[in-house]
Amino acid sequence: MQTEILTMSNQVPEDGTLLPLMEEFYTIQGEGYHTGTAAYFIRLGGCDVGCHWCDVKESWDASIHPLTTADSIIENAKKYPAKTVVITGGEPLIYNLDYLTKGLHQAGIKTFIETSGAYPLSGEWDWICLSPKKFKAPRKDVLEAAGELKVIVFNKSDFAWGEEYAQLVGPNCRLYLQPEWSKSKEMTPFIIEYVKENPKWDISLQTHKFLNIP
Ligand SMILES: C[S@@+](CC[C@H](N)C(=O)[O-])C[C@H]1O[C@@H](n2cnc3c(N)ncnc32)[C@H](O)[C@@H]1O
Ligand SMILES: Nc1nc2[nH]cc(C(=O)O)c2c(=O)[nH]1
Ligand code: SF4
Ligand SMILES: [Mg+2]
Repeated sequence: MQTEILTMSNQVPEDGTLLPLMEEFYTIQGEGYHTGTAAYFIRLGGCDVGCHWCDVKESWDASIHPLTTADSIIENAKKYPAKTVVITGGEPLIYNLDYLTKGLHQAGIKTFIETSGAYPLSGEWDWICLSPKKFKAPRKDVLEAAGELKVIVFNKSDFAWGEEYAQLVGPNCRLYLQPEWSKSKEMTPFIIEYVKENPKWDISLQTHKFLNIP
């Protein structure tokens, strides 16, 4: 089959019409500004940022995820009542997302992205969630376009590290501190105190993990 041949040779065309799709699921946004809101999630495979605590390492190898037409992703997204998609990964900005996001907009669907910002910004976005990483720094174009900055707190030095990025985003960008899941018990009390002392920051929890939903 065409899809299998393309996957094995790992030929992702640059026009964004075919993308390595790991999974798609309809759920509730668990994190950040849109927490609690229904959305259709599109998870693209492929990431070389290498966060040691990444909660979706199965996404890293793009070649194991079938190349899928952007048209079929759009058709699937249209089936759900919430007219919002969250494109995540893996690192979705590895790919040219112009074709996919234009098509979603033509279908009346809002486009949100979860990104590390380590690759050039492509696509038309209604909301950009930037979660910067030490392992591969975010780019200026993504920092300037971000609607929310979501800093993952793995240890106490991440507060000062996050403040550096808070200086680099736009003036209206919302600021979130989210505990790294495995360190959550230890770090959440520090986040609570930090937010009380520095109320320009909000806390973000991975609420889908408490709700046992995808
Ligand atoms: C799996 S990543 C995919 C999108 C993109 N590569 C990124 O890192 O933003 C989705 C979100 O989950 C966050 N995340 C990943 N692993 C996590 C963990 N163990 N604890 C808390 N947040 C995590 C990331 O920082 C990001 O905001
Ligand atoms: N419910 C839910 N909310 C999320 N927000 C960001 C997620 C992601 O993995 O990008 C995610 C996810 O995997 N599930
Ligand atoms: S950038 Fe995102 S997908 Fe890639 S390793 Fe880090 S958390 Fe995981
Ligand atoms: Mg997740």
